[in-house]
Parts: sequence; C-alpha cells; structure tokens
Amino acid sequence: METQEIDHVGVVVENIDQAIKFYEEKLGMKCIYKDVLNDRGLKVAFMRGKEGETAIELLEPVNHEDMNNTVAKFLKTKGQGMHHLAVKVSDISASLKDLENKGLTLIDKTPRPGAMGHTVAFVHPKSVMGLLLELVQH
Ligand SMILES: C[C@@H](C(=O)O)C(=O)SCCNC(=O)CCNC(=O)[C@H](O)C(C)(C)COP(=O)(O)OP(=O)(O)OC[C@H]1O[C@@H](n2cnc3c(N)ncnc32)[C@H](O)[C@@H]1OP(=O)(O)O
Repeated sequence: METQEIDHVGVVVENIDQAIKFYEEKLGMKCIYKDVLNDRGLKVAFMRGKEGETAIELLEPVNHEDMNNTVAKFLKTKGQGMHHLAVKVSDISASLKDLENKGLTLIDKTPRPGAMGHTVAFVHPKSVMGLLLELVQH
C-alpha cells in the first residue's frame, strides 16, 4: 500500500469539551468538527493547526463504564493520551488486502464508516510494532 499522508492522531481524553478548550486556548488549534458517534459510543472532535491538514482526533467514550467500548477500556487501563495513528490511503480495500498479504493482523477485514463521513479500518497494534494503525479513505 502507499500512504498519502498522516491523516490524524487519535487522542483519548476524559472530557472532550475541556479538551477542546485546552487545545484551543493553550495550543492555538481550531475545532473543525465535533460529533457523537452513537453506534460507536464515542464523542469525537477534530482539531487542526492554522496551516496543516493533519488533525488531532479527540475521543471520549459516551459511557466511561462500558468496558466493551475500546476507548472506555483504554481510558480505564492506560489513562488519557495517544491512542492511534491514522494514515490516508486512496484505496482502503486494496491497502487492507496488501497488509494482510504482508502478514499484518487486521481488526477490520472490511472497511467501515468512520468520523467525518470517511471510510476507516484498523490494524492490530501487535502487528504494527505497538502502534494501533487506522487506514482512512476520504
Ligand atoms: C471514529 C473512528 C474514526 O477515526 O473515524 C475512530 O477513531 S474509532 C477509535 C476507537 N476504535 C478503535 O480503537 C477500534 C480498533 N481498536 C480495537 O479494536 C481495540 O482497541 C484493540 C486494539 C484490538 C485492543 O482491544 P483489546 O480489548 O484487545 O484491548 P486490551 O486492553 O486487551 O489490549 C490488548 C493488547 O493491545 C494493546 N493495546 C490496546 N490498545 C492499544 C492502543 N491503542 N495502542 C497500542 N496498543 C494497544 C494492549 O496494551 C495489550 O497489549 P499487551 O497484551 O502487551 O498488554
């Protein structure tokens, strides 16, 4: 597969509204998108700098006690912080097939809808040197 660019870095936070305020006031970033993904049990917000295209995706679980929610589980066990790296690709299905052929472990065998109307799929951190990798196709 070919990575087009780093799309975003996922960061898990305790309180998304406080986090947005922090990124705006302390780091001078702008919130370009905010949503609640009810099917995923997640509140998400995308933050961007003045010139860059690469975003920070803030993630807060809707229900912090739901240990079936991977983000709630992450928050409980590891605390706030970096969660995943998302790279943009032009053909996500072909990229998944390529990674599988190269021996990487796919979490999502087929792409699914993600935030901002994009299509996404995750690759297991155990097969990416400890990094939870997300493929994104716009
Ligand atoms: C909206 C959408 C979008 O962008 O559009 C999103 O962002 S959704 C963002 C949220 N969705 C996702 O993250 C979906 C993909 N993620 C997953 O399916 C899960 O989080 C897994 C990565 C499979 C981990 O789940 P699991 O229940 O197995 O967790 P676990 O706590 O038992 O962890 C198993 C092993 O993986 C490691 N591990 C867990 N989460 C990790 C992470 N974020 N980065 C790196 N390593 C991680 C643990 O330390 C552990 O290693 P040891 O065994 O060495 O202790």
